[in-house]
Amino acid sequence: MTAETVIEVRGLVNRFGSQTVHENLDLDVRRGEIIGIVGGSGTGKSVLLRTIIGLVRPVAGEVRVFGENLLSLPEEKRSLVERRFGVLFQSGALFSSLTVAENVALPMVEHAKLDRADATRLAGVKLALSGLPVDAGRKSPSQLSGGMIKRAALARALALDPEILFLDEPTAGLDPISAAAFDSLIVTLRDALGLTVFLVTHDLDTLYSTCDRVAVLSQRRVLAVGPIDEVARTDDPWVQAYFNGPRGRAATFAARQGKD
Ligand SMILES: Nc1ncnc2c1ncn2[C@@H]1O[C@H](COP(=O)(O)OP(=O)(O)OP(=O)(O)O)[C@@H](O)[C@H]1O
Repeated sequence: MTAETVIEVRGLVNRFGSQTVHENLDLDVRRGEIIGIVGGSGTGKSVLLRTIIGLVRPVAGEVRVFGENLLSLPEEKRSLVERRFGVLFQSGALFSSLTVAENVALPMVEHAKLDRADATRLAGVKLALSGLPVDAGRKSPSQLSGGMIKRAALARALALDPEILFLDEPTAGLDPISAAAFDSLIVTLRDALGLTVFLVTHDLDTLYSTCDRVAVLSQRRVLAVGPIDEVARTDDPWVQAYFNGPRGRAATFAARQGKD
């Protein structure tokens, strides 16, 4: 039995001026998987994420999330689909004028129309789910460490109980121990909440420790997609340098040690 496809990208074309970022890109994401999106700098990983969530209108092609083309839906229907996914942007993007708990509560007040007291109580649950201590909610984002900000941003992405979680470079800027802790949190949350996770990353350790499948962006399309060991065998110079260079070998070794 094949798993349900929750994201379907077909013949995607994205251009900025004379620069073609994507040309006939196809990708399917299955319910419940953690899929890692990798590729050299500027290959369009973030643009792909932004196109899937409806922030970039492609030149051609089609993107369906839960079977719906977001850009062709009327506002109300689109918002209903948007509530079914959460996004953690690269910067974390918390409002500095709000406490951490208020940041997490905001989508619940704005989209789910909860009153502030209920939303703040629920925000505490989401913060705990994301592994933050109780008192973190009362702090301002500027009082948190980089790792804690990522967790707070994750709590906000989980605010509306999403089915899909989009993560753009979630471990960038974290020390290796915090990054590994964040990776295992993602897997735990996927298992506990049945999430589908679309993960853009450069971090080989993250790929090996979290992803069911990996999609490589190269030459303006998805060059290879599949389990990491299969993809790592693709006959392509970038893939070989990335997966089988010194860092790739170290990550493979670490992943094997972890499984023993
Ligand atoms: N709004 C925009 N206007 C013009 N060009 C853009 C825009 N957004 C992205 N680009 C260009 O599209 C290309 C792909 O960008 P993108 O951020 O998706 O790359 P990436 O693969 O995520 O890179 P990195 O790994 O460095 O984060 C880049 O050359 C970028 O400059």
